[in-house]
Amino acid sequence: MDEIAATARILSEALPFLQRYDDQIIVVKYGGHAMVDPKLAHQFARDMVMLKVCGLNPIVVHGGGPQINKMLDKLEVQPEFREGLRVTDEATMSVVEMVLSGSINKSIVASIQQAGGRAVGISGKDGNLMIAEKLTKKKTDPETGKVVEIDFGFVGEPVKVNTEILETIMKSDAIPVIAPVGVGANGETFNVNADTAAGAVATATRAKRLLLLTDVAGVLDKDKNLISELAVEELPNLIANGTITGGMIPKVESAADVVKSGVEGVIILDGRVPHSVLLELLTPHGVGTRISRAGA
Ligand SMILES: Nc1ncnc2c1ncn2[C@@H]1O[C@H](COP(=O)(O)OP(=O)(O)O)[C@@H](O)[C@H]1O
Ligand SMILES: CC(=O)N[C@@H](CCC(=O)OP(=O)(O)O)C(=O)O
Repeated sequence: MDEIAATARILSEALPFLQRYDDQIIVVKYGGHAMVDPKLAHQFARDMVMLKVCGLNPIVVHGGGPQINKMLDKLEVQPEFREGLRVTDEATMSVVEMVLSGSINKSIVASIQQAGGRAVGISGKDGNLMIAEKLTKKKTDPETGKVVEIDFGFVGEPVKVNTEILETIMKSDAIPVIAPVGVGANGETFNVNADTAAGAVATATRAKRLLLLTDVAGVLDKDKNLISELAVEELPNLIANGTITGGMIPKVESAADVVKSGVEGVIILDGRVPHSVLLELLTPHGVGTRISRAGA
């Protein structure tokens, strides 16, 4: 009896959260590491369907870094990363596009539909969704003190997101599932980091929340303890002193841009926790790092 009462209470307590998010857009970045476990992948798909049925508008932007690496390994190509981003030559770009827009995108679409929902898979090239330009990033060489430009090859940064295609998909009661491949002004194909792509989509759609699912508890400090609240202003220092490295760099940089654009809630959360999205959105139990502005 106690158990039944507890279940009823949990369901009832979701009401204010459901009211807060009614008809709002929630962008969920589904990381390549978080999608490796088939059971978690199934639960994730169910959670997306549940949000849609409850009147929220989830948009999924997925990654696939580990899956791209696996394919490159089969082709005996050594992956190269700088600042958490894949250096992408022409041959790597075709593998990236094949893996992201092909197998991964369609398998997420299939699992959402298996869970009883409707999903439409697109890449940033479809409907001119994500217009990108070649990424330019400068870095100070610690030895010489000189500022050097890093060449990432065909890595793009989103410069414009055309939301019409997303609106059409959402209006037809389907969940958009986006592969982070961008298109250049002259039709070139660009590899866009999935965190960056999710951030650009969240900003352009004026999302209520951006949830970045990953394979760690959230942003960890030097002693590997979870930082549950992190101000944008603290990020440059945490990157400079080596606390935040690798794939966490594009994640926090994207989170910071999105927070500055006015999206209220940007959370890096643990995709290994079953139903972490539901816990974050529909209960008072957050499971990750909230990125905010100092004093906000
Ligand atoms: N301060 C930090 N806190 C948490 N993770 C960190 C930190 N610095 C670097 N990382 C690394 O970032 C990884 C998450 O980024 P990434 O591998 O790109 O995951 P995803 O596929 O989910 O995008 C973690 O697994 C961890 O190895
Ligand atoms: C430029 C760049 O780094 N692109 C990423 C795109 C996929 C991605 O971001 O996947 P995760 O979210 O699983 O890391 C890549 O090629 O791996």
